[in-house]
Amino acid sequence: MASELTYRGGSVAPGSASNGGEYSPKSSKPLSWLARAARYAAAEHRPVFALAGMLFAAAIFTFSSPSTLSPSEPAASVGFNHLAVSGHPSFRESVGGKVPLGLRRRALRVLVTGGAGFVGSHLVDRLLERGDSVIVVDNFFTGRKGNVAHHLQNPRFEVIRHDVVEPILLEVDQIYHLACPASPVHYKYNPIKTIKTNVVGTLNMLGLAKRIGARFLLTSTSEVYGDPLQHPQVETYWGNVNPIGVRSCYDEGKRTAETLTMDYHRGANLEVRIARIFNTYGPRMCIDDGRVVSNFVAQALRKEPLTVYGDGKQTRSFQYVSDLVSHSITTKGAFAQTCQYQIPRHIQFASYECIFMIHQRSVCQSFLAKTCSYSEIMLRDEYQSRLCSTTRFFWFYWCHLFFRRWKG
Ligand SMILES: O=c1ccn([C@@H]2O[C@H](COP(=O)(O)OP(=O)(O)O[C@H]3OC[C@@H](O)[C@H](O)[C@H]3O)[C@@H](O)[C@H]2O)c(=O)[nH]1
Repeated sequence: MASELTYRGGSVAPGSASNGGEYSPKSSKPLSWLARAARYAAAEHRPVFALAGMLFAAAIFTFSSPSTLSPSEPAASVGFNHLAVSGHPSFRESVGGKVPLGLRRRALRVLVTGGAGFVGSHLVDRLLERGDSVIVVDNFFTGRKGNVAHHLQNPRFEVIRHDVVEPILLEVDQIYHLACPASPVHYKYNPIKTIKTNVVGTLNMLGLAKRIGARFLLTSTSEVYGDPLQHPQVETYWGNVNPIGVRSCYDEGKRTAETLTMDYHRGANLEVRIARIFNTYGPRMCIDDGRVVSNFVAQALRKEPLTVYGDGKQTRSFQYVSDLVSHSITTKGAFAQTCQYQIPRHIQFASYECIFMIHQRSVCQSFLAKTCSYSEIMLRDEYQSRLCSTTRFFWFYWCHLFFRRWKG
């Protein structure tokens, strides 16, 4: 009896059917169970049902994942100045590269320098929204705690008061390096500190990225083109920059930061991105930011005349902050900036008045009634940003013509 219970069918058992003895449920052929399993699986259209089930599950996972895009792919270049440079192939996997069908994207640990600032805080919102963990490093020169206060209870969020001019050691997968005052008023306030932040700060962050094998993104500026002789500027244009002017601490600082970034890419095989951000506006921009949009809105609120510097012939490409950040990380996993061709550069001086008019159209009733705060204006302005670029173009252009005619 004991021998019957322990018999596993490998060898010929005493008294088995093949041996001419009693019937045994175990087959005497070693792999006969495989044939039986195959017959069972093939019967009654089972493979078709199994395949359909797999496809259904894969579809559900794919569409329910917040982002299945590869952060290592270059950003969609929708007419913007974004230099995407792939690094060593091994980095691609290490920072959450291609996502197999049906699997959720691995949550990343991301360092955002300048993350309490105007653009940085919007980027932090989006990174947390997509499930990443974020560490903000900010010296709060132009950044404000209030910009990230709504995340303080989030366990995936941390903020460190630190100046990037001093080295720091953190373990992350990606570094978004935004730390630097961006408004001309702020960066001219202490030019030596500005260039130091751009050069030494970027060097420190690149060193960190190299040490921990993180992907690095430098937020550069349209100012690297200086007073451009080419409109619109393509990425390959080298610019026309004054090395000794009052804006050089920023222009040349960012140019050096770009050089360092590319040298780390070529010399240390670091995976890097460079985004040349144009004139961006939107919620959380300080009212005393000093840039033209906030200045005009502030003056409009105070019912003061708008101050136009110089001859007013300057042109700029304006970009709404959520457009910048959406394209930056949700399209193809890197910063993108789309303004340059969306709002054409050839709209001259009148565009300033047009900006005012756009605000006037949407919010001026509240301005006049004094019921509208500056942040409300910017929030309502979000509505404007949803207008498609073509509409915006015609709207700007119409304003331009209107003003020309009105002024005689
Ligand atoms: O009150 C104002 C402010 C500015 N301006 C003019 O408006 C134009 C735009 O000036 P802004 O101060 O908004 O800033 P800029 O476009 O020169 O640079 C800005 O955009 C690009 C970013 O990368 C830079 O970081 C940012 O400083 C300039 O020609 C300036 O002279 C006014 O006419 N009136």
